[in-house]
Amino acid sequence: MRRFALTNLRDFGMGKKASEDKIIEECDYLIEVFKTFKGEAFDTTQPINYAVSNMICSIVYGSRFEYDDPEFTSLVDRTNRNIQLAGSPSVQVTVHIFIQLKLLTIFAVNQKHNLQLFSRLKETLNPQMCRGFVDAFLVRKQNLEESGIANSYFHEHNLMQTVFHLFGAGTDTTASTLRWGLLFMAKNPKIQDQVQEELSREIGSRNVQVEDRKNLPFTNAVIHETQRLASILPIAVPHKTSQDITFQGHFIKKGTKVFPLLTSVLHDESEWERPHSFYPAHFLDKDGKFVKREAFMPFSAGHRICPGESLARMELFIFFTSLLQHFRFTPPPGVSEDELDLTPRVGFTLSPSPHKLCAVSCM
Ligand code: HEM
Repeated sequence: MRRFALTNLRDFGMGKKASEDKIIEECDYLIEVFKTFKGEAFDTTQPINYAVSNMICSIVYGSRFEYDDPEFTSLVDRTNRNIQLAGSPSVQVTVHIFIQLKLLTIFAVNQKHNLQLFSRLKETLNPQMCRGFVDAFLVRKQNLEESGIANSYFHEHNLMQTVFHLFGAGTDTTASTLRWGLLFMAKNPKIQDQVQEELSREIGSRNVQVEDRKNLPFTNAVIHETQRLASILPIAVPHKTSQDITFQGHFIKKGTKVFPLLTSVLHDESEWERPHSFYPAHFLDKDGKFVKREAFMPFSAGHRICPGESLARMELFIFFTSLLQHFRFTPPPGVSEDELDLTPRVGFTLSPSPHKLCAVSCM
């Protein structure tokens, strides 16, 4: 399923020009929403979740949705509620029965909704022209059935699970990182100045493209530093050792469950000059050129590294730069930069605590 998902993520544009264009188009919708607040403080969560979810919708279903489409907004809101609930301390520690029931209810409603979407796609399925991941899955399923292969992995349950995983893994992660980025900008106005100076010098008012990244070392460093400091997935997904192994002097038996602690690397005091501060210079050399760092691994590493990395990196770069081209982000009136709270909200991912920001138009 992972291999099939990876191939199709690539086929439906991930990391390619097509998805770049889709992200740029989605930015325009997001910017319009930000403008409607006319510089007044608002919570950025919903519009950012909708914009990022639409990228997964394009890949999975083959089309985006309008932000006022109740079918879409309820799907996104439920998915994000699920991610918050699933990682909440009460579920993790006490297996709180009320939250478990709530999770099951949300899951069932999302499942029903997806079944409706799948059946609409089935009715108009054209094997010669797959619109997205679901089409490709259905065509493969059909082909296997026609050639008499039973018991394959390509059945309805796996389709549903994979779609859930793509939404679950591909929405809240990227959206939370973007919100951290805007919060760090409001908290560090001098760094925001430097990003905006670089953007106006190198790009001006035209749309930012992925190939501009090489000319925007400071902005690129700010995005990397956002991912490093926010460390939104402090504990990556659990794995199991496939053989006996000795790691850093510790013997780990085959079949042991292992939780990689990504934060232990992203905040490692022996790797980073200022591990607990927002310090973009971690990714810059003395001449201001961007430098890669070995200990930067927010997407994990190895065979199970995040398959959405290139899409996520493209989204973070284009959404972040486009928003900063158009808006100056500041704390709400009466709140100082120091008072902006950086305590994360604990869920399956670490997202910023609920807060409001002003997006003051600067273009
Ligand atoms: C800033 C954004 C993102 C971050 C920080 C992130 C990080 C991660 C991490 C740490 C893992 C666990 C890797 C491991 O098991 O060792 C993971 C897995 C995964 N991610 Fe992402 N991810 C992001 C965005 C995305 C996007 C956009 C997609 C979808 C296209 C995606 C799809 C997945 C999937 C399907 C898995 C499970 C892979 C497997 O178990 O083999 N992620 N991600």
